Amino acid sequence: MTLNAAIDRSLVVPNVRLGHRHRAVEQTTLAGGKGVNVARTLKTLGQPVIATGFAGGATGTRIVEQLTRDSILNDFVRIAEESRTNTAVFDPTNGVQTELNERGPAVAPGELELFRDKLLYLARGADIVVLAGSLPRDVPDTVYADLVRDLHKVGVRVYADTDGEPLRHVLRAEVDGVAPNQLEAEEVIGHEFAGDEDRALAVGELLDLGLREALVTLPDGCVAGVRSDAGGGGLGTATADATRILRARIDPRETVARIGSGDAFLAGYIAARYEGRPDEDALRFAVACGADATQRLGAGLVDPRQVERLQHEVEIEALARPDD
Ligand SMILES: O=P(O)(O)OC[C@@]1(O)O[C@H](CO)[C@@H](O)[C@@H]1O
Repeated sequence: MTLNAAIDRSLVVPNVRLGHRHRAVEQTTLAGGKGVNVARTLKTLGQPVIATGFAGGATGTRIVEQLTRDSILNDFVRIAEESRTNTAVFDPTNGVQTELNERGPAVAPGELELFRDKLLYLARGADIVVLAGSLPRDVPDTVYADLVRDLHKVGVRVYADTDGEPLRHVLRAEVDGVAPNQLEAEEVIGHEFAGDEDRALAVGELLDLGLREALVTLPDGCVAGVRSDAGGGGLGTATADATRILRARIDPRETVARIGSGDAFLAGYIAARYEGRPDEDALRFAVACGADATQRLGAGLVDPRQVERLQHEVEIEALARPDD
């Protein structure tokens, strides 16, 4: 689910200098926004998925048409204002990535209500819902939290990938899982993490709020806090309450672009959980998806054969939960 869907333009521009004119040497244009990217990866991995959210104006039509062209099932609410276009610039000379994201359209209360009805209808045929990305204008910061409560009533598992206030609210609504990057996690926890010990402490704190899975993504993998009933035995089966904290690591590689690698990571994790794979396997698969996504220009693009190969390169280590 992507409330603030976008057309993503990705440009490769060598030697970027602020205040200068540049020529792109390569470019791609894809339907985007974090939930759209998650859907693209899931589709590529052969998992059943429907992308939903808001689409407005000519840009919204383009988002829907691109998804349909790529055979990604979609069901968006059409809105009056125009969907956004985001631009990411990659400088291959130093690996620096710069993102310029528009705020997005204003959404009227009636449009939000229509969306809520649609989501709850679609959720009746789903096991897992992913709420991802920033919010468009005029949508309250509590929207993800409200939707989590609604979705729990229909019995689906909900993951959220967002930041700032919407993340704070969704944590209080006992969302099942979150996957912030380190910066987003530091912001919500309230201090910087110096290393894995701090990250372990942070995912422990997130689990204490009632989450089943807290995944802090890192350039070389992730630190994951997982309750013992989070996966493995199928969705929502066991009730035991033990938690594990795991560090998954892959050797860093040269990247083409990092945009959307966190979305590919989350899609890989969800695909593995949907198949009932245990903690370590799910994390290996997720990190492999995230790493493979950095080898391509365009968010959410993975090659399943490469993912298969890369997952054997992921090392997993159990971390102790530090005393708080
Ligand atoms: O502005 P948001 O919603 O936080 O992020 C949107 C975005 O930058 O994230 C994706 C990559 O993760 C891109 O497809 C998209 O343009």
